[in-house]
Amino acid sequence: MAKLLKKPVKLALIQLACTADKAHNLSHARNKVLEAVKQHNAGIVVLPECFNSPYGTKYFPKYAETLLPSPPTESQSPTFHALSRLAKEAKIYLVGGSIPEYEESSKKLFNTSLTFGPSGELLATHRKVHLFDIDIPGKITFRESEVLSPGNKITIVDLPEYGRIAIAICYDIRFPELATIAARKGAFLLLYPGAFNLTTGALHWELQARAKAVDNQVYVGLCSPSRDMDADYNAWGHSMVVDPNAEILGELDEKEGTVVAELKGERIEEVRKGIPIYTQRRFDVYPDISKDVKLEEEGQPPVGG
Ligand SMILES: NC(=O)CC(=O)C(=O)O
Repeated sequence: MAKLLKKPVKLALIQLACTADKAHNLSHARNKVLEAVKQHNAGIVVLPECFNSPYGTKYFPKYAETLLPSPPTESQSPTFHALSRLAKEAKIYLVGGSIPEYEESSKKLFNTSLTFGPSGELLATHRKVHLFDIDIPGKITFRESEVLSPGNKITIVDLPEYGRIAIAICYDIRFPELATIAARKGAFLLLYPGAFNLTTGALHWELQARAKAVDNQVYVGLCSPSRDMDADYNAWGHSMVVDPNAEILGELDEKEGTVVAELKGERIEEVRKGIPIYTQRRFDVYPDISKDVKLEEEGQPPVGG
């Protein structure tokens, strides 16, 4: 039986109070991450979507940093360097939420997540693939596409000590294909820095987290900024960790805080053994999906199979 998660790991999601002061956000994030590592011995730590700026289309150009060519200089991206130093100092895998990115060559803006390893090395970059364009009359209208461009890849990262994780951003969670492909490629954990709001959060935040977990029988972590009712955009909060059986291992309310949960490979195996959808898939009935994500191409035998 293949081990998706090589050894237990503590996952910490930092539900940060994000302000309009970027320097403060960076030092505050550092304090909270170091606290989570010291108090809980967390090995993987996640920050929220747009953790270094307010969330809103009018803020993205102002707060954007240049990440390419990589590595950027300190003045091009203070956040890149702050996250890299922090991952190294704490000796952790750090999923740096997301930040507004400006790409000079294309003159485009992206909503981008950077992941660093314990030596401070950049492991992955994910640009939000599905932009948050919604219009619910009388409730909320938001159009990221007014200023942002979408990314164009699924982001799967190998953490040598633990195994494979996948990273996507907020609205990406509504597109199950990303999660399914990542899980079929052997991810044990799907991470979504995200900022749902008071309308969609109440309806869909927990539902999405638990749906992604139960459909794919993997751990799921959703990490939000804390709620600020004085901000233009009121984040839902409720950062949570869900286990492969869709059970909530830990959840915050709307205030700043940290949720920590221990992830264990045996739990994935137990759940997949009990309800073996992993070996019961009917790719003969849905060939369009199977052709892109055959496990054999990845050298990953199905767990429990
Ligand atoms: N903010 C987002 O990207 C997504 C969101 O709030 C939602 O899907 O709801």
